[in-house]
Amino acid sequence: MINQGPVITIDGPSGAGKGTVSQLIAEKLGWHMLDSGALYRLLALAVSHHGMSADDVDTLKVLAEHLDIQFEQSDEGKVEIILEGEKVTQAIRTEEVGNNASKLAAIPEVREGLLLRQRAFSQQPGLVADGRDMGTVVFPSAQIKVFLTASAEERAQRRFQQLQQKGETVNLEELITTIKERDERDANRSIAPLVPAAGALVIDSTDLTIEQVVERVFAETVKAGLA
Ligand SMILES: Nc1ncnc2c1ncn2[C@@H]1O[C@H](COP(=O)(O)OP(=O)(O)OP(=O)(O)O)[C@@H](O)[C@H]1O
Ligand SMILES: Nc1ccn([C@@H]2O[C@H](COP(=O)(O)O)[C@@H](O)[C@H]2O)c(=O)n1
Repeated sequence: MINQGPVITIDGPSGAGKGTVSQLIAEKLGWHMLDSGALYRLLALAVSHHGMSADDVDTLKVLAEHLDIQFEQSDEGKVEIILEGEKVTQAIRTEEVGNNASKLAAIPEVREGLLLRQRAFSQQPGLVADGRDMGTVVFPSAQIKVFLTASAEERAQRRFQQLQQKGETVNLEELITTIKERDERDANRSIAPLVPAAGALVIDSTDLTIEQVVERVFAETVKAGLA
């Protein structure tokens, strides 16, 4: 069997800092990274581009399995995301696409369709995977599992600042409401609900800086002999 290398999973609710921390840990270790939420967002965007119905679950599964997605390294060292030939790096980051992704993510056929694509990211020298079910479903044998969380108010505040910096007009109260709705949907769906994996290191980042969270996760990789 091919040795695909070690995996660190970082799961948690929206805005907890999973993507930021995963990227920093992957850079420190020189490992690959999987932003699994981006796959759900890309599917949501494709569904809307094609005017598809979310009720047609068999077609959704086929689309999830075969969706034309590329992650390209730009000259500035950033990752550009290409969907069916179109650059959508920014377009998939809106709250609307996130909410649509969360609705599609509750459909079992969609999750089945994306499962093997996510596992294919596991390659040498290692993978840092972030999402909701990385440690519970996609990489149950991961060497290190982290569940990163923060209060809904703190996560909404972080998202508020992030969107403001991009020049978007946002309302903090609305953000708190949508974040709570998304948490509720992600945690209570019947398939792959958002829960800490057994044995996961739970980190509440409400009062921690990004650097403090990275330090804690990195300490685990040292303890596990991976760094
Ligand atoms: N500990 C922290 N303290 C302050 N700001 C943070 C912290 N962690 C992350 N952030 C900021 O919060 C915002 C959201 O972080 P990030 O996108 O990494 O979250 P996420 O969990 O990946 O969200 P999503 O699941 O919606 O993609 C970013 O602007 C990031 O810089
Ligand atoms: N492993 C995952 C990753 C994401 N989702 C769903 O997609 C939505 C968008 O994800 P972001 O991390 O980019 O915000 C999210 O709300 C989840 O519903 C998932 O189910 N499983």
